[in-house]
Amino acid sequence: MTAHPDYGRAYQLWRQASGKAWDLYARHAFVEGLKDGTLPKEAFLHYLIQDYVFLIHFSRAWALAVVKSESLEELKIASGTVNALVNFEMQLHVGICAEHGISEEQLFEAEEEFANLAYTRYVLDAGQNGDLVDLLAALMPCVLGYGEIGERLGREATEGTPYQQWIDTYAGEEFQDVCRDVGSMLDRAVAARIGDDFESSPRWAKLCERFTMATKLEAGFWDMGMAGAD
Ligand SMILES: Cc1ncc(C[n+]2csc(CCO)c2C)c(N)n1
Repeated sequence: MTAHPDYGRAYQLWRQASGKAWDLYARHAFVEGLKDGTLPKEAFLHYLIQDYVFLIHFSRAWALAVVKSESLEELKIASGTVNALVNFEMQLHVGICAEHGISEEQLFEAEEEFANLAYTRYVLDAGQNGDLVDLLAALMPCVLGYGEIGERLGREATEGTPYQQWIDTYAGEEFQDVCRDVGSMLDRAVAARIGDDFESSPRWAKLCERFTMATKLEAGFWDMGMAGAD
């Protein structure tokens, strides 16, 4: 078992608290199929189309993080992420889908599946009903989880896997830097709202639950992708 990247203390604790759910997400059959190239192409395209819709709602959730920001660091990271999502990350999807004859209009109009809808609305609800830390607990399995998955696949992927471009996006230094920045912003956001001894606060268990639920919803998203190949 290799070590996972260090994205800070809160992430480390949430990841541990999510128990078995974490590996069911980060080592899902879909991920292993990206790694060794055995993932059926139909499953990948099905995932990418749904993921485009996911990113639309996910950028709305990061826009909510702008609203809930209380420091300049929080504001910069949240607004920068909205921009990165809308103007860059979604282009990965548009580019790969275009190679397979799927246009951006088709992506924008794709019908959202339940597993997809459940996940993003869960995240938005966490933010609407809570503060930035509640929202970040629901956002982190996505951001830092993909950082961890990308970092591992960058080291372990089979040469010639057709999913190298996807892997490089998340394994690359640029995204790994984002993960470290987001992880340290998260630690400061938690300390500012709950205090340095946050683990012993009554809020902490609730935050762990949120993180675990979002982790399970991520695994459900891979399941949905796999089902696209049936
Ligand atoms: C289901 C699903 N989960 C996570 C990501 C990855 N991701 C989405 S937003 C974001 C942070 C801003 O770049 C990252 C890493 C995805 N694409 N699809």
